[in-house]
Amino acid sequence: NISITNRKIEHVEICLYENVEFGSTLFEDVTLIHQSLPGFSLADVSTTTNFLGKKMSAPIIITGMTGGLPELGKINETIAEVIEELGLGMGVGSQRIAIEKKETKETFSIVRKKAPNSPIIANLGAPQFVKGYSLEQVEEAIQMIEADAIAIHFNSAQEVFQPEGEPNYSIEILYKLIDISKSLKVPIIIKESGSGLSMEVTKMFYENGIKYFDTSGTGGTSWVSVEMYRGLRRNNWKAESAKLFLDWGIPTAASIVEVRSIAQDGTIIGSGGVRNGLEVAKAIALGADIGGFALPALKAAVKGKESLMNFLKKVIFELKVAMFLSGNKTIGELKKTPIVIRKELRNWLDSRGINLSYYDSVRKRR
Ligand SMILES: CC(C)CCOP(=O)(O)OP(=O)(O)O
Ligand SMILES: [Mg+2]
Repeated sequence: NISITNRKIEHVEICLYENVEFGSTLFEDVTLIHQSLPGFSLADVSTTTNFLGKKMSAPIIITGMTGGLPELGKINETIAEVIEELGLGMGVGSQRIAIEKKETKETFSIVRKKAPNSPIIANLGAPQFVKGYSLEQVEEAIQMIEADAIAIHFNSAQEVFQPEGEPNYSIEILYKLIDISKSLKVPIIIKESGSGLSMEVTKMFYENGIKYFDTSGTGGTSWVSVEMYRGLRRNNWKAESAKLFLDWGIPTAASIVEVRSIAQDGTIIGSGGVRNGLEVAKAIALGADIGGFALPALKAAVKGKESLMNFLKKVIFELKVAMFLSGNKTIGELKKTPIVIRKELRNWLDSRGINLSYYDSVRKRR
């Protein structure tokens, strides 16, 4: 059988060295409006924002990716040092390995040591909640990194094609998470893994008091493709069928609108194929509160602290340029700024019965 340790290493190795990006975010169908006379200077643009009760210099986080072995802990450490210095936030990868193998805890706890002041998000998978996980494991994961929230990742498409996967997503998961959320001091974030969150799933949680979402939509890393590569290495018969599902899911831009149309007072991390500061601006104008990066941050982090620092400084600059050119001095203004929604994204929203003028009022009420 395949060890969890093996899987952790293979995931990072495949994300770094194979082509794992499929589908489109549909951000190309979202346009901010150029305003020739913004009324202020580029230097006046402020990107500060509050998230999980902490102040951030910009609405940007590195979303949860890895942990569980020394070299993976080193990636978490590098990310933590950089986001602490820049005043951003981060999540850690699934902490299931540390629940099962206590000796791996320090590859996660290093994050709070290196980032004492930053918003940090813990991470466990939904499948474990039909396999005995409960409040106890959630609290263990939170305490491990003194987390400000815990992301519960939903990765059904990935588990289907994962050679050792657990595609068991019974409704019991919903009831358990609602129950657990009532005992926690920090919020649960419902997080997808490359297939996007829908209106239907958002509603299940939002109407039961869980109001934090991380879209992780289609257009970035396809975890079906990651598990396809793992399956091909093992001549696993499922790998062939994975090719049909490489771009399965809800494009990130569509998922941001779907989630916001339901979670009107919720907090939304727009992630899934976000690659630059312009897309962070589009995600926030569209309905998100925070832009989330994973793959490009992983690729930079393995090159060292300097590389990740430079990547994030570039992203913040691009966000400021998009805000300046569209006449938005603050993130609050950016959330209400006029946008044009075109082509495929417009068709998607029409097909889903989301009325654009109604949505515009929802979007601007934030
Ligand atoms: C959440 C996903 C994108 C990456 C981790 O998948 P995984 O099934 O290896 O996670 P677990 O160790 O929690 O099972
Ligand atoms: Mg899993």
